Amino acid sequence: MSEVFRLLIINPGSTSTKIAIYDNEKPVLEETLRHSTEELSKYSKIYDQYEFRKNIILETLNEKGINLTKLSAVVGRGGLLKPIAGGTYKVNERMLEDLKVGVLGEHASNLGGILAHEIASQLNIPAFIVDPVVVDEMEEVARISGMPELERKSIFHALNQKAVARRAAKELGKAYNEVNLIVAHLGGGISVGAHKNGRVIDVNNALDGEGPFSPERTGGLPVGDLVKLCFSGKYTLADMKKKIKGNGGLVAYLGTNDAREVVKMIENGDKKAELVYKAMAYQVAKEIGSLAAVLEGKVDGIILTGGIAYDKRFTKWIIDRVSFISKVFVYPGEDEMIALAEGGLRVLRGEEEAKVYN
Ligand SMILES: Nc1ncnc2c1ncn2[C@@H]1O[C@H](COP(=O)(O)OP(=O)(O)OP(=O)(O)O)[C@@H](O)[C@H]1O
Ligand SMILES: CCCC(=O)O
Repeated sequence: MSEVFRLLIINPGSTSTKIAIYDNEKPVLEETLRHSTEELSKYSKIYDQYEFRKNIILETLNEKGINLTKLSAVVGRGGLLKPIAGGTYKVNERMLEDLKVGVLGEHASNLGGILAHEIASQLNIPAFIVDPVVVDEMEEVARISGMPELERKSIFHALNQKAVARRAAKELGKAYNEVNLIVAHLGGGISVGAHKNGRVIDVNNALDGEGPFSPERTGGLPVGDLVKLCFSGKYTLADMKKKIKGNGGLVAYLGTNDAREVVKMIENGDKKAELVYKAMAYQVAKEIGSLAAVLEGKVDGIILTGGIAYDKRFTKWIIDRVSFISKVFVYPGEDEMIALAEGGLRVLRGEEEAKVYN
């Protein structure tokens, strides 16, 4: 019989920490620990939340009767590190430093590696992160923005995009590195990536004003008008950043980041809500079309995933525009917890070597 590895998975999000215990690929515990705005607003930096989240995780595991000494490894969602290739990375000192200072910025997933390390080091077992948001496999040509000072960056939902891409490849009867896919993650942020033979060769920076607008982010903007707004004297740098990320997209037009609320508005006859929501689908379809050109038309499948992919009306608007390109797979929600477990297992089983962050 093959060995059973028991893994603790930690996925910190902006309003929750998802934890799970896996025995190999089988989940034996899954919990979403929600954190209220009040609880989190006490901390000025993401790193300051570390002790608070660690205690809740350990208390929950204790309440559920989980014996930590039986764990083989702890796997966390990785954060805004320096750009790296996809895969599983062993948490090391350099990574911890970069996660603590937020070398590329603040993101809840910065806590993933830190929490995994803290718990694993007490138990003398390894800590890993898998496919962090900074996975960078972009081709050189995709990095050129048009302004030499501003290089395009790869920041996206790498973990879920790669997980669902592997799932679609399996459905197509092929390995991930044998197919070309376009993946659109439709969450609070939206990222659309071109996966060519297992590498994401182009993708919009989902955190910082590229690609389609999303429930709370603007995506790409008319740049001349944006510059005028920045110098209008009406806004500070912090105001403008918040307008782009947090208060952009559906929030700016309709006052909510919850697509389900928008669906209700539309059902109540709100024409503006319908136009804005349709525009978001239109922009996603347009991004998919541009990545079909990146893949020179050789597209084995298009995948729609993330929370908004639960909404059939929204996915239909996209499918109507892109189904001429390739078959469309709809995988609502996200596969992040199992993707983290699988990344850890590949290393523990010796199928893949853990990569080193430096
Ligand atoms: N059944 C549904 N119909 C329409 N929208 C939905 C449905 N379920 C969730 N959503 C929407 O999905 C969005 C959140 O998606 P998701 O949970 O993937 O995002 P997140 O994890 O908060 O952020 P991100 O995916 O960017 O990391 C919200 O706008 C939510 O309203
Ligand atoms: C860009 C990666 C994840 C997010 O939307 O916050």
